[in-house]
Amino acid sequence: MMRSSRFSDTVNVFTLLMVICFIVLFSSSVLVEGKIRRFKWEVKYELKSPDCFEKLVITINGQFPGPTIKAQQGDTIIVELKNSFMTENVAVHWHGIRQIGTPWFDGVEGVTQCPILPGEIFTYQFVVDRPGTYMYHSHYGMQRESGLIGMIRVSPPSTEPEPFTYDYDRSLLLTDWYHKGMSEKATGLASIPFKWVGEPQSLMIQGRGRFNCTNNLTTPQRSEAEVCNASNTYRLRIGSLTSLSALSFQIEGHNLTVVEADGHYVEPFTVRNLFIYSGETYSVLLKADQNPSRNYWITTSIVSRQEKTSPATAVLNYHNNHPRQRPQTLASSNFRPKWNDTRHRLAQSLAIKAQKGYVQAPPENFDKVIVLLNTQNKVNGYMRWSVNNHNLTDAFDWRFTPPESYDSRNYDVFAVPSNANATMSDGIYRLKFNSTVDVILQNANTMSVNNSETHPWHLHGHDFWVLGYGEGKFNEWEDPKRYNLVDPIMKNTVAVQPYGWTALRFRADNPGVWAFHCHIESHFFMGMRIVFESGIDRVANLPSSIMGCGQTKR
Ligand SMILES: O=C1O[C@H]([C@@H](O)CO)C(O)=C1O
Repeated sequence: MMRSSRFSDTVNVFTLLMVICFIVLFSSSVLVEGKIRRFKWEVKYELKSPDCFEKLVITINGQFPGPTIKAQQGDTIIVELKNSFMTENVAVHWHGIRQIGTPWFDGVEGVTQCPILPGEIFTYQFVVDRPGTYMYHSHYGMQRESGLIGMIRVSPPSTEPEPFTYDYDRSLLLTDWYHKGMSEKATGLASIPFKWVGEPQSLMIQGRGRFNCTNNLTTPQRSEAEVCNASNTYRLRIGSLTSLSALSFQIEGHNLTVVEADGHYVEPFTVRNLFIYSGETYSVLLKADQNPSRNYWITTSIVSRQEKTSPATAVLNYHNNHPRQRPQTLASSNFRPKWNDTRHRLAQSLAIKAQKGYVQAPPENFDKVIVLLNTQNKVNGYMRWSVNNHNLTDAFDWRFTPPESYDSRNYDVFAVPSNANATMSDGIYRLKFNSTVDVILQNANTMSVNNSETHPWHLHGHDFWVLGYGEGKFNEWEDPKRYNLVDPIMKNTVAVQPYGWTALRFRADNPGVWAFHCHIESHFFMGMRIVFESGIDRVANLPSSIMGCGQTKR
């Protein structure tokens, strides 16, 4: 009896172990549905001349821009990142990836992680849960503009075709480029007297630009040629990670059909030029349907600020022509809209509608409205940008809760602020988990008379519906009647136009702390940012790697 009962105990324990193993294996295969894609990145500075002017450029494994991450929906991306800078910290944000279940890998230094110190290795791990075009970039100080940038391309499962077809898939990352390093620019912004960064020296397409360096001994770079075959259709995934500039992208003699914005399919619509703000991505279809015996200019030009920088140029090279064959026309004669034609830009934003059957409609009701007034101000004499008169600083001893709305009756959005002094705060807005929140971005006059600027706002961890845009001061009674609640597009970045307002709605359904900020590097640095917190009680088991830096980690 004893023997047999011991035997059956052993069998039972064995069976139990097998069951546990099966459950563990099964549940891990449920958790990790897609492939695991591992990357080892070494991030460092190298002397490079991407527009013919030599300066320190950030490379990933020697590449600038960094490698494109290609994955399929449901895949797990693991990036083991080594900081090989000699003196600088780093943190990398996966722009447009919602980080569901991994809010600690959102990569915002000071919000979701301690920075990665020189010599350290940090491993990011997250799931790309939706198809679309996304980007990655540094989120440490103003480091993004030194070149730590790249694109992420997520394809849908093979059983779920996209609502459009194309023969080839290409990525084009657009940037602007400064010759001064980030420390010099950041120091100027944080000084009295204030020293503005000014306009960029060049614009770049895929990390190549042109600058008139006749006095420079380095060899001028040629712009990249995009090769195409006549009568084929190309999907161009266009992303902008400019530091400052809003851009217009155009290809001589060709129309572009917009089909995707920030990872969401849109009802196809055709444009002559695509307006794109920093932090946005679009997919456009390009049909190579023009005379194939010549090449065509691809250009980007500055809009919304006075155009002081020459357009970036690349060449659309029809197959069989030499890629170096310049189009007979002048690049500068390629169509480009007037820099201050705000109406034209707004018209494109209004033309974007969600693709039927692909994008969820917004909830009809909301739980809360937060009106965020964007102003340029001063704090203790320093020039800053504020939200509801509060300025987010990295000094974590500030614990003032910012107000959820500004006093709209007494604020003149068309005038220089009458009281320019802003307060510092930690910028945290606490949202009830799963509540529906409307955010109104209200633009205003800067510290200069008759001047208001464009600000592209980017939300981490969520997508929002863009409900509407308007000119002047938002009217809380009248303007919501004009919201598009039928087919608004979902995005993660949206612009608020000079003297205008933009209304968006999102559901606070992703537990964590999420940055919401102007995607202009210097405005972010000058405090134009807040943080939304919701459901942090649901965030468990923080990985120790995000806590503490250097010695404090141990
Ligand atoms: O933050 C900024 O400062 C300058 C200007 O307002 C003051 O020099 C500018 O154009 C900004 O966007």
